[in-house]
Amino acid sequence: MEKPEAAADDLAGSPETTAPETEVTREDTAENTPPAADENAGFADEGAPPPISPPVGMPGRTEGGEETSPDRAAGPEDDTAKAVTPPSVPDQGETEVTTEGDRSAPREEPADGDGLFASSETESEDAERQEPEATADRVGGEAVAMDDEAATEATAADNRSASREGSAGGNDLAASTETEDAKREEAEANAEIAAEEWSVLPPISPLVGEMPGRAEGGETRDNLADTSPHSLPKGFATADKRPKEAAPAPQPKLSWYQRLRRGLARTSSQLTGQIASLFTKRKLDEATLQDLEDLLIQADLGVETAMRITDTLASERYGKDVSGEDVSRIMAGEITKVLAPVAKPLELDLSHKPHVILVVGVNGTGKTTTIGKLAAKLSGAGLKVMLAAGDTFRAAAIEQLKIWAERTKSDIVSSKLGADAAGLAYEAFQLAREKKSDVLIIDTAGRLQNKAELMAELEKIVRVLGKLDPDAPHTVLQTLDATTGQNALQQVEIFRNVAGVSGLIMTKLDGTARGGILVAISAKHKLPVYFIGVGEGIDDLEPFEAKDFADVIAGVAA
Ligand SMILES: Nc1nc2c(ncn2[C@@H]2O[C@H](COP(=O)(O)OP(=O)(O)OP(=O)(O)O)[C@@H](O)[C@H]2O)c(=O)[nH]1
Repeated sequence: MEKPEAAADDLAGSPETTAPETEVTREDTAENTPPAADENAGFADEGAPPPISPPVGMPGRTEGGEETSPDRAAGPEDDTAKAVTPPSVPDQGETEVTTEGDRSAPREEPADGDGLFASSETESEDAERQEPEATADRVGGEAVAMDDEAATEATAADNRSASREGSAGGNDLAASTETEDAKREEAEANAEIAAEEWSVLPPISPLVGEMPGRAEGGETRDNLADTSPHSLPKGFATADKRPKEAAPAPQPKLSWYQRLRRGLARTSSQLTGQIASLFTKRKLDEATLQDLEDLLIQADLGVETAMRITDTLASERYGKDVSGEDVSRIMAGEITKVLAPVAKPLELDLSHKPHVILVVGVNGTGKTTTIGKLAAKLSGAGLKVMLAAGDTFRAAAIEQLKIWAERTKSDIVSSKLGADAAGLAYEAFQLAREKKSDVLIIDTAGRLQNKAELMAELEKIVRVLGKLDPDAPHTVLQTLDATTGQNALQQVEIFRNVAGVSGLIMTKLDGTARGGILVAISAKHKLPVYFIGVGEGIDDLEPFEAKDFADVIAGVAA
């Protein structure tokens, strides 16, 4: 394992450093013609350090492997074994750049990604279309298997009966007739079972939206029959009066606030439910205040905010009747006060070309997904975005980022599994400059904050980027998984110290009752919270709004 101190420049002089063959794959525009090997060498000639070799065997990874992620625990080698290498992934230790075409070219021009998506859609559609056949085969197969079994049994019975009966003459005929009857009965029973199984198979669900050619309401067996041309003889008419299944009404697109409410429903209902039961016709006294404080601390809001809320409540209502609504209102106000100073937009200094965003965090906290969502926003606003697949330890992570790049029409830089992440980040930065990208977003492998070696590697990525621009990375974003609760506080502490985290994005606020942790983190670390994630979809990332968030978790109606 390389020493963390061995930055790109250090490696340049290292005799062990083997420059990986760098292959650049781009779209077929004149400007994007893949540079020859010589051109890549030209990078080095222009003062850039040579490409960084992958760390030998990456033993540190496996030794210091993550505890929480089975993927990471399996190590890169296992991943390689599992991963299906797509055609775009280079065979050797190369860095691969896939661009979605130069901005001078019309952005609507179908990029590779479109083709890929079209082909994957077709595949899934085919797969789905094959489903009923496959099922029918299965059912048929079972029926056949059962028939065979029945036949075998009957034959065995015949044999047994023959050997038992010996030359029992007339009995032979009776026995054979009985066996025939048994066979027939069993075959009939099996056919019935098969028919029943077929009749209870669920209807094939249509794929929504992305499946052109598929009827919106789905193809049931009934309406399939309706659509097939009937060629009745003259004098006949079709008289199918069965009511046609109405196509489901298209789901109205929820506003951000509605999605926020839906996402935070668990946090909110747990908190407000407990508060309501605590304040049923009760005068505010010391004991009630203590109960409330405990309740708020258990809801992950943090001691500081819990005390702010109870103090304000006491000053307004001590000795008086208090309702759950009173508490919610005060709670929303106090939480807003804590969150308002950290609810900031993510500032991009586009004079940098590119503004470099490094995304860090513990495994599975949503780094890659969040990068995809951010790229969608930036690219959608007309910015030229490049993504760098710096999570070089998981084939799936590289593939995941490639898919996001295709979806968001962003350029992507990736390299061989197990390659040095700092080297990749460095090269990506150079390429983003060359291509005049507005924003470069670098993904990193997830790591637990208590794994010193992995954290040192992160430090190295930051240091290496700083060699190209002392201000880079210009933003270090940490993703936090809301479901982890209190551990997130420590995660911020350590990542902040090691990688200079400049702002946070909290993910997975949907489906957890622990959304209150964002309040505790904001109170303690006072780091900007740029966005929050409330779902896996491309649109499920929104700017963090203090009041909206506070109102929703406190259960105050908008
Ligand atoms: N429900 C929900 N799921 C999310 C959200 N953000 C990410 N996820 C899911 O969380 C899982 C992990 O997300 P990734 O983006 O792969 O996380 P990562 O941090 O890149 O993971 P590593 O590469 O293993 O460190 C995926 O299944 C995502 O779809 C969110 O806001 N809500």
